[in-house]
Amino acid sequence: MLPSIDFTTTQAYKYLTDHYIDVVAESLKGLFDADAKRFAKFSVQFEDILLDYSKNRITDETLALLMQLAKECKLDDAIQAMFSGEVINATEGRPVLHVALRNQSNTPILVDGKDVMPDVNAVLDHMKEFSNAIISGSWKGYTGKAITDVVNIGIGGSDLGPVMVTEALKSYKNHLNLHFVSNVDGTHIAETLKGLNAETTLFLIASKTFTTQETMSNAHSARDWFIQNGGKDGDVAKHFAALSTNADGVSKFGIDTKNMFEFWDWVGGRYSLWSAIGLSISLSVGFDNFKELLAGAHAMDNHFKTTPAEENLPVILALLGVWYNNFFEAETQAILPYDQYMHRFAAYFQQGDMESNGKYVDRNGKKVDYSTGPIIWGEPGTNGQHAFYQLIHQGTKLIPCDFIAPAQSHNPLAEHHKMLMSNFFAQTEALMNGKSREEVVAELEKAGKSKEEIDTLAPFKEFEGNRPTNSILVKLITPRVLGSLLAMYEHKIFVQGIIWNIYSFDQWGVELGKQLAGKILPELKDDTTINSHDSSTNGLINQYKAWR
Ligand SMILES: O=P(O)(O)OC[C@H]1O[C@](O)(CO)[C@@H](O)[C@@H]1O
Repeated sequence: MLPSIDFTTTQAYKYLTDHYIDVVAESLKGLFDADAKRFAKFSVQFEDILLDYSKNRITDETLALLMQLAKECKLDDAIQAMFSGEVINATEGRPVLHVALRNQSNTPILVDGKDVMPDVNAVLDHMKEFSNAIISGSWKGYTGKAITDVVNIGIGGSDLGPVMVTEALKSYKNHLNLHFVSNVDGTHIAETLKGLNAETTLFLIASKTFTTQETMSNAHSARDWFIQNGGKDGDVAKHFAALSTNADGVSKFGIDTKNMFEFWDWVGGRYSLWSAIGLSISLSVGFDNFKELLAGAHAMDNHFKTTPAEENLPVILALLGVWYNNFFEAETQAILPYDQYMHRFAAYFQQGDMESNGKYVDRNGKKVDYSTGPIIWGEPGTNGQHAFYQLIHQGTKLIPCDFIAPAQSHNPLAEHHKMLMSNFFAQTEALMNGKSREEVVAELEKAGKSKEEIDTLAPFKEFEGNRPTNSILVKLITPRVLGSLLAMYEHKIFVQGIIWNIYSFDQWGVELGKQLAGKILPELKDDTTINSHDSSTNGLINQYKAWR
């Protein structure tokens, strides 16, 4: 059982409410001027990851009060409850054990009294054997040719994680061509299949439930294409594998359960890249690199479980997020990786964070009267700079930003990486310091502008600064570092869910739309005029029918 505490009733929350008034009056620039040790004080290193959170609108007291808040919300008990396999996903009646999937130290983790580690390790062995066979070419397609192309068919957690990781680790990639099909829009699969050869293509049907409409439609279309392109029903086993918890569904679809890579209901979809859902990752970069990814996550799990809150990366990030979300009333959180390979990182955590903490009902079933999960968004730097940074610098909204960058590049071309990094450093400095009226005036004077021109232009060129950022500097994006980064954000989300007293591991909010689509689909079968909905929905459906 998770503790259930309304964090707005804690002592720490009351103190923070008063303390906020003082902090809001401070400037980050002033806080840095007043304390030469601010960076040393507000930064922490874990292996090859340095988190600098000194450019946040906090003081020693803020941090102490946020730590007190975590304590009053019984965060330690909650962490213990998750790692020990308690049923903390109460609305679905399940434990939450993605940490078991990367438990490289193999300590027993019990679900209903049974150690899950032997099953976890058996699936990892199966993934290793299968990956090696496909990569080496010893696994042959129906005409005796080796596999050249792998198509992962899945959506949400059965797509976003594998896409993001295979992109982030592209420099570790082997000769296999990876493709990902998620959207039920036929364009996605049609465009993907163009140019593929059925003799050398392997489909991975990735679905925890094996019932998801998008995935099942795409899987059926893939099988039809396979048969139309020369494959026979008996050849399906050589070209289709399933990654799922639903053995019945898999065999009904016609996939041999020997080619099924199992996982379990205690793995949430958006936390499943560590499970069999990660098979496309293992195929793309090899099993050893996949294992390194797991090892990095496991190292972060241990850090999270055993490190005092003051030094604990996920806890620090989470509490800073609460500070902005609930006291500064920030609505969003930007994730800005200065690494082209990580271009799907923010998209991945859109699901990770927003599906987890986008909830307005607390763990007592009551509607909350405070703000919960933020809107997560972001794009890689420097592209974002030329798109939306204007609003971050001079807009009316406070947008806390995580800047992430590797010190070393996998592609050290000429001066590219230095240029990229100069932007990474410059942005957080600019957001913090801003540019005062005096600086603007001096600059315009130097450029020979008249007094009148200066008076007109100066307000537009001023930056008030004081905009908070975290800098996450890593040595190099390796599988291990990436694994640790991902686990760091996962645990951040967990901590915030505990503070906000919500259930972070269910996703009932996605059901209603699915249900209604299921009701509407039969109404689209013929041209009968529809009048069973509101006038807008009826009008749209009927116009669609007129135009199709
Ligand atoms: O793996 P499945 O069962 O196909 O589900 C896909 C996705 O659908 C969701 O249930 C939401 O619609 C996600 O949580 C999940 O990642």
